[in-house]
Amino acid sequence: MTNLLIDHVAKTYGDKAVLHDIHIEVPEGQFVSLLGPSGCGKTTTLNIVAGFVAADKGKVLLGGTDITSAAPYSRDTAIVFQNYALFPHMKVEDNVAYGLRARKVAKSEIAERVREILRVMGISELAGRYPGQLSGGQQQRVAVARAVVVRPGALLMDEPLSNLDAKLRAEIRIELRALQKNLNQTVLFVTHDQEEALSMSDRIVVMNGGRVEQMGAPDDVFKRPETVFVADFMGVENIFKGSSGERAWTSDSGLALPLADARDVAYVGVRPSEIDVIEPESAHTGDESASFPASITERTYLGNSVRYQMQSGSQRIVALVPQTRARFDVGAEVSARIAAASVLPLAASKGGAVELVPA
Ligand SMILES: Nc1ncnc2c1ncn2[C@@H]1O[C@H](COP(=O)(O)OP(=O)(O)OP(=O)(O)O)[C@@H](O)[C@H]1O
Repeated sequence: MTNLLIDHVAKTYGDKAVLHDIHIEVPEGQFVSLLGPSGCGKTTTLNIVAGFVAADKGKVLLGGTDITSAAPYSRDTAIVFQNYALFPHMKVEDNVAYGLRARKVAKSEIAERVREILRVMGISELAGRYPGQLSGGQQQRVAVARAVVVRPGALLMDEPLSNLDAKLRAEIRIELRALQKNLNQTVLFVTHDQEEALSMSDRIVVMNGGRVEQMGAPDDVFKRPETVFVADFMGVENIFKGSSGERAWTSDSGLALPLADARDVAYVGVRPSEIDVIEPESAHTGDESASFPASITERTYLGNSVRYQMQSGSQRIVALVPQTRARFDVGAEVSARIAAASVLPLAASKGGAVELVPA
């Protein structure tokens, strides 16, 4: 059964269309992320599900019930915001109990459920404190506890981890995902962070300019981006524009690339980590791979790896090489080798403009 259905929703502010025909299904017990850059319409979509914003077109169904026009408080949803939004004058235990009291749950059951969720979130000792006496990470755990304790049909989360430092963010990511699986909680999660979406989600919905660009399992979206926008957003830094010739795909800048699966596409992408930087004399071009003479214009040390920026004729190429194999310096004449299997055929994007690597 589909738990949450965003059914062909559209929204316009003034004369600006911010959502065009958004259609997303969140199956029961799944963690689905809306991923995209600032302004692509993630929060507006979430707010339409929560009932804070009215859709111009389309419907929202939760557990089969049409909630499109229901008041926010009467929807079976709970929301966690980036800024925690706890009630400052209430102790942690009262913050967490709030939704249960509003839903008229019996007093003894409230006490039991609050105690249990505080234990699960590892914050039992904070029950008697006020939000102002807590760290950011502790406040966000309380906000999650407050939302989850009511066992909402859909838990909505809008960039809940963005205010936390990197280490804590990584920690809470793992906790949140474990909790969600444990409770079989349906989640719609908003983020602009691809790593966050990849590490937590069952499915990712990549949005661009108010449209769904691609939807799929994390591995799918990462390994098989379908459009220039998704590829670019997923770290495929080398995007070439060109056309299919008789034997190979050729970029407008003159690079002839073998395509594993011959297709007539306008763009191809290659992840920097898939490009080998080798001595020119070991270069070899065949059906399996192609090598291009290039000179190194920039070398950036990144710890485990080195990022090389190279120029091959008029084409800029970026490669990421494990630190132990990065033996070239700026100015070196090298060969950039690209395997056919790592060349991703890409369609043009559906939504907003995309900046391409200059040819
Ligand atoms: N109340 C409003 N009035 C007018 N325009 C709005 C309103 N709310 C959002 N917008 C516009 O709608 C577009 C989508 O905004 P939205 O907040 O949904 O994007 P987002 O992907 O969540 O980005 P961010 O991560 O920056 O919040 C933006 O261009 C924004 O300026």
